[in-house]
Amino acid sequence: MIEIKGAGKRFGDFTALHGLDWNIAEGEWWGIIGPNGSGKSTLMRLLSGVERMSMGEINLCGRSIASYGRKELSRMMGVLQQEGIAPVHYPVREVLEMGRYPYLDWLGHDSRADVDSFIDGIMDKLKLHELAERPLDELSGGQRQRVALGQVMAQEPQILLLDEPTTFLDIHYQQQFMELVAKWRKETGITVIAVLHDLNLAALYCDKLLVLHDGKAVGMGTPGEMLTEERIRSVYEVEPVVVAHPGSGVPQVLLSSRDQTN
Ligand SMILES: Nc1ncnc2c1ncn2[C@@H]1O[C@H](COP(=O)(O)OP(=O)(O)OP(=O)(O)O)[C@@H](O)[C@H]1O
Repeated sequence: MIEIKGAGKRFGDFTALHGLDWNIAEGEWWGIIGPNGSGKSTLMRLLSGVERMSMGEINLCGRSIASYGRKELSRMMGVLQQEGIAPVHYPVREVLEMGRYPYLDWLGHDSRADVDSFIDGIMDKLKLHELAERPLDELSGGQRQRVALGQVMAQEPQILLLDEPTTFLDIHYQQQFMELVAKWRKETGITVIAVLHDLNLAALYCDKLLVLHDGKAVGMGTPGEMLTEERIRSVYEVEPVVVAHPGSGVPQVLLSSRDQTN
């Protein structure tokens, strides 16, 4: 579905992302992990087409990303940032309807005849009905992130890019957000690529992880293959303990305080 061949990015003399080769199959959920400044957001900006590559190419469904028009790319790909959407003074339902922009013709008609019931269905799934008339700028960060997910669902993309989507959420909303994405993927087969700082969430939800360090890919594989103590120690410069989750067996990363390790 996405084929990345030698794609990289330079800013002047500095290489933020060295030529990366990476293939993403339809329906996979990939996590991108790595320390601050390792090139994760740069890679996401290349994937979403907002930043031009300095080298290499990215193909979506067999075609260069550069050949997609803006609306066509928005029908193919939805992007959700860390802070969701700007806290504008629009009611929640209208914010969801804005996600339909790539499907409007020049007269503003939606290509879906059933758009109202389609938006209702998303409001149901995300339990947004009680917030429908509330303006976005009066909602909490967690509620706003749910609305942002609703807007990107209304967009009906085939690929979902998430850039640190849970950073500002408490553990309740973190889990709720990841479960909603997991359910959406199960229902539609959408391909998901998520930058995640939380290695334990990444292990719980992603099929595969790409590990970046200093702008280079230093590993690609399942969470079990990637989240080893040795790799985490060398990439993050911490002393981790990796244990198997008692329920699912996926790796979970523990840190120790200095006092405990002495
Ligand atoms: N527009 C730019 N001009 C110059 N350097 C940049 C620019 N954007 C990013 N960089 C540099 O590229 C490197 C990678 O940045 P990037 O934002 O991709 O890292 P990241 O892994 O997403 O970091 P974080 O986890 O802190 O968000 C950093 O050293 C950053 O300073």
